[in-house]
Amino acid sequence: MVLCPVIRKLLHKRVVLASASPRRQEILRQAGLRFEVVPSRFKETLPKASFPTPPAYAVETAKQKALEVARRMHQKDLRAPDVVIGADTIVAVGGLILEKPVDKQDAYSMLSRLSGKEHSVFTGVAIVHCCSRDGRLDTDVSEFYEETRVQFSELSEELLWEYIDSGEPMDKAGGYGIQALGGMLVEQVHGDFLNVVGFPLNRFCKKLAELYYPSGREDPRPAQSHQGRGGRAEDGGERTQAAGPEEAVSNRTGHSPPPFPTGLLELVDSFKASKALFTACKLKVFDLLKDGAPLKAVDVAGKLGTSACGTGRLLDACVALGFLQKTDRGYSNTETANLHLTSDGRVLPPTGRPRGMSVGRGRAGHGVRVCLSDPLLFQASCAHSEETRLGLLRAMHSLAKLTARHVATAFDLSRFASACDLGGCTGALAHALAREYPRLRVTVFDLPEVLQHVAGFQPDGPRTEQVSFLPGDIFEDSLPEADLYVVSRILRDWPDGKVHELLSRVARACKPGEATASTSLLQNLIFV
Ligand SMILES: Cc1cn([C@H]2C[C@H](O)[C@@H](COP(=O)(O)OP(=O)(O)OP(=O)(O)O)O2)c(=O)[nH]c1=O
Repeated sequence: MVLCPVIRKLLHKRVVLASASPRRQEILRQAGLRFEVVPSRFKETLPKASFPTPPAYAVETAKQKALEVARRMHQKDLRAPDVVIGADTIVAVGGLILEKPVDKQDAYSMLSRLSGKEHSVFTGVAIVHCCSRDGRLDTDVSEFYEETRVQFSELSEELLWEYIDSGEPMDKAGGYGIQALGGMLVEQVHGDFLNVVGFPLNRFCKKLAELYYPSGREDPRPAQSHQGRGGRAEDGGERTQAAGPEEAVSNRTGHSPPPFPTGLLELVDSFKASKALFTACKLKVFDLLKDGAPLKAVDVAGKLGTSACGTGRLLDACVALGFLQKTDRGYSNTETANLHLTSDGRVLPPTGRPRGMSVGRGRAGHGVRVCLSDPLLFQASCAHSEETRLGLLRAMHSLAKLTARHVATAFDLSRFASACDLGGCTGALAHALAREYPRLRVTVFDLPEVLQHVAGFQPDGPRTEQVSFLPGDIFEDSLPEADLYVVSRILRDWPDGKVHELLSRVARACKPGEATASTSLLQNLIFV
């Protein structure tokens, strides 16, 4: 989900985060940004005394980190990314700049300096827009910093050493991590908490809005001039632009550019992202990396029998999508991948491409009729092996389990004594309803060929006698009696005539005062 609309402006660009900081990666990933991680090799040794203020030092370091990555990538591929983001977090106390401690003694002297006092945490951020033309790199740097003031408690010697011995201070500016054990040392925070953790997300979004929506216009074209931008002309053919990322293009041609097809590009990108995800699932990448030590691309390729180069690209795409994480030791699953993308919990159908787009509507002619929970998917799978069909049911079950509680609690259904989940498949929603409404009896009504697999699917929580399964066809058999009919996810794939027929059957089965609840994954509607 992307709450900050301006983040969308970066979705069709190749964005690189020039930082090894797991905190920065997490913050930006949570914000919905898609990016590759290329840690900067810039040595953080700028002469501090030559900067007028501590934040000026942080901003310059952030800029140099990002530029180093832009240049390296440009030299390697002769194609720089579109945007490189660099950041640097420092702690400043009494005019002194504290970075990461070099050893325990250094951590001790930093923390004792902070004890009982207020200090400032500055994060400098540089957003570098790049453009490679004729083998030359053009860069356009936007930069800013954010300050957060942090008040420490008085820290006893014993507490200090205990904290240092935890190992937490060593990779953090000022020798503490406010987001973990270090939070216990902190009395008050004035300002953006995420800025202390390493990335001022709020200011970053505002800066992007400044760049991409000048004067508050909801227009992707950037402003004619930007505050805090610029940069030096670089040697080796690098040129920094005074113009904005896309404005640079319009200035070159002398014409105003046509409206940017953001929506179209987002669709194209989403397709690529889905392809990468489905391919990784099909190759069982997430199974391979589940709970094990991280693996390098070449080792993953060896185990999967795939090419090292292609595998590396696929794994990097999965990193950018937030399903894998990459460190010096190799690739490993993120929590999302462990939970939802391995074979046992997978929320995707077991095919190499999204199903349900290229198959026709109506009933299958293979002796197996439609699956009421997702007719097109199950229908398409009928032509395939038992294993494929089970894989589909597994995917539908996992998805239904994810959403079941939300669906069950979206309406107050406490006045009903009985419900019938038409096309209720493995009963995931039925069990959630039973859990939320202890006096509700739920009948799952679905095709026999679906229900024969139910025993193999464990609901969230214990099975309950409140839930029963009844085989039948919603178009031909009489519907079981119930106060409430749930037609979750079965209406959307039918032609209008079929939907009408189905709803008429349900309406005829309803007694006065009954209700039909219809839900889909994304929206909940209730027809009474
Ligand atoms: C003060 C503070 C800092 N930090 C972290 C944020 C940064 O990761 C780190 C400061 O070091 P930085 O040099 O800013 O960043 P880094 O070395 O982790 O990553 P890179 O240089 O590759 O971008 O300290 C916390 O996680 N919590 C805190 O409370």
